[in-house]
Amino acid sequence: MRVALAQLNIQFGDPDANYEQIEVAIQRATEQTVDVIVLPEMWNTGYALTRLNVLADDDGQRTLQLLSKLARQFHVNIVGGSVAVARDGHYYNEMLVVDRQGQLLSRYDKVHRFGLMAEDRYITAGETENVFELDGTAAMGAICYDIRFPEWLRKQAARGPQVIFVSAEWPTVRQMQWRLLLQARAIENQAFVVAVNRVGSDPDNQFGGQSLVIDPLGQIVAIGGAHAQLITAELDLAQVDQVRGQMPVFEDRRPELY
Ligand SMILES: O=C(O)CCC(=O)C(=O)O
Repeated sequence: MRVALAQLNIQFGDPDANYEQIEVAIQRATEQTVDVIVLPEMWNTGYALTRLNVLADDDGQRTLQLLSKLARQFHVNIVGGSVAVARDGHYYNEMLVVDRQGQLLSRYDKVHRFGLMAEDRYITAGETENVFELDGTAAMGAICYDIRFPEWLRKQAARGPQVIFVSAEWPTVRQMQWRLLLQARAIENQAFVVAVNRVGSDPDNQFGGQSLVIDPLGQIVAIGGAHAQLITAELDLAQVDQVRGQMPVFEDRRPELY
């Protein structure tokens, strides 16, 4: 599985500019042969949470239309990061995943709201898991702060995903934690982690990029810099079975005790 991580600078509170840059980034990514393109968190609005009433995507329709069109056109799977979505009078931080035919595979509302960035005041938390199949490979997705909750990722990883996709707006001040948490999630779940962070800044935070591809042993396969760029990597999925075969941690779990 060849993945492309679109590490971008998101324009604060400017959906039109962001939809345009996402389209360009996806087109550029497809100039190489890639199977999956992964986008960062809240890429349509950034954390302009106080203006979601005018900025959020109505039921995710604009996002879905764009991602489906591009997925079909370039015959590529897209893990659509997340966007601010308005639905039934609520706002969600939502990941949309589409396959090569442009079909919606999964819609996931971020479960853990990040209080330090006021999500608990503006965003409604999701309640459902995010496990899907890309070209026959089981995968799952998480959004930013979710990676601090290993039990949430583990619960889903126990259903078989070999790749964990993460979309984030992770501030530079906690960059080391970003890397260590993701390496731990890869090691404990014996899965590839493909994690995209944004770059640039908004009125409150700086974002340091360093998007990561990590193998099931926790080794870094690819890492981004602190500038906007496309990062590509090849995942050797056979490694997942190998690692799980050598050390069967999923079989050795004692869920009856915890
Ligand atoms: O957990 C963190 O340190 C960052 C989380 C975050 O920025 C987010 O969930 O948007």
